[in-house]
Amino acid sequence: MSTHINAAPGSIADTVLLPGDPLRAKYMAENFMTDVTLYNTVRNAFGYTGLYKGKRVSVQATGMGIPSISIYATELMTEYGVQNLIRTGTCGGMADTVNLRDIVLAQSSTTDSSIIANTFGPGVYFAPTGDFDMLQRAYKVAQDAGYRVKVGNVLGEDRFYNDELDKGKLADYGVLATEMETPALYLLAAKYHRRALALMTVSDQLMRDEHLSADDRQLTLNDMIKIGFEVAAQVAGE
Ligand SMILES: O=P(O)(O)O[C@H]1O[C@H](CO)[C@@H](O)[C@H]1O
Ligand SMILES: O=c1cc[nH]c(=O)[nH]1
Repeated sequence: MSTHINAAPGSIADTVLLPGDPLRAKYMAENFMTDVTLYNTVRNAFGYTGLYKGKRVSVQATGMGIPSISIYATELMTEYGVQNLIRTGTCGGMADTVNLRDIVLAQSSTTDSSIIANTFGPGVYFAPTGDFDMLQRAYKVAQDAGYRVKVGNVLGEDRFYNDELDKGKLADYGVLATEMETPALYLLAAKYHRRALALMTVSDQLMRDEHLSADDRQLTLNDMIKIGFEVAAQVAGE
């Protein structure tokens, strides 16, 4: 048991999918896995372990933002021995080429969070980077399934409502989309020598003020969730 996860030792798989929303965790467990057990209810940050195509996989809700995912990612790695962490999130498209319902694979993450400076000190700008092996597996699954997928840099920002950042300039520099957790996930995976990848469905196009409806968000997340489970099943137990 850790501070925020009340799971018995051994009840979390070595590969964990990480949605921000606890109800997405429930949805993923109930619709994609068999033989499911609920291992965590602390703060309603639901965590489940089950089977996907015969492979043991877990799903853990992380909440929103860098502080929240940092808690869950750290406890999963340090207290439960988790090796592979795959975020299954939503994001807001920034680049012109990114459209609603596209799937974005975060190769790297730019951030306005102090988490990098707090780790390495002034003058060092660590570049949080996704695991290449899981990235190329995810890309192949998406291509084979015919999903619209984009790979590149995402902004992991500290505020959802943020009119302080020049998002146009970031988009001009190739930043595809914005979300709120990936820099911490990649930084902490690097710290503990584990593998991490963030996959996200574009639920908003910020530059065009386009937004998916609540129903659309649920339905279109399925493709991204499927990629997450397929990669998880490939790397589980490796
Ligand atoms: O859909 P999730 O995984 O929560 O991700 C995105 O949605 C939340 C904001 O609405 C932030 O957590 C952001 O990163
Ligand atoms: O962080 C997020 C997530 C979805 N959409 C956004 O605009 N931002």
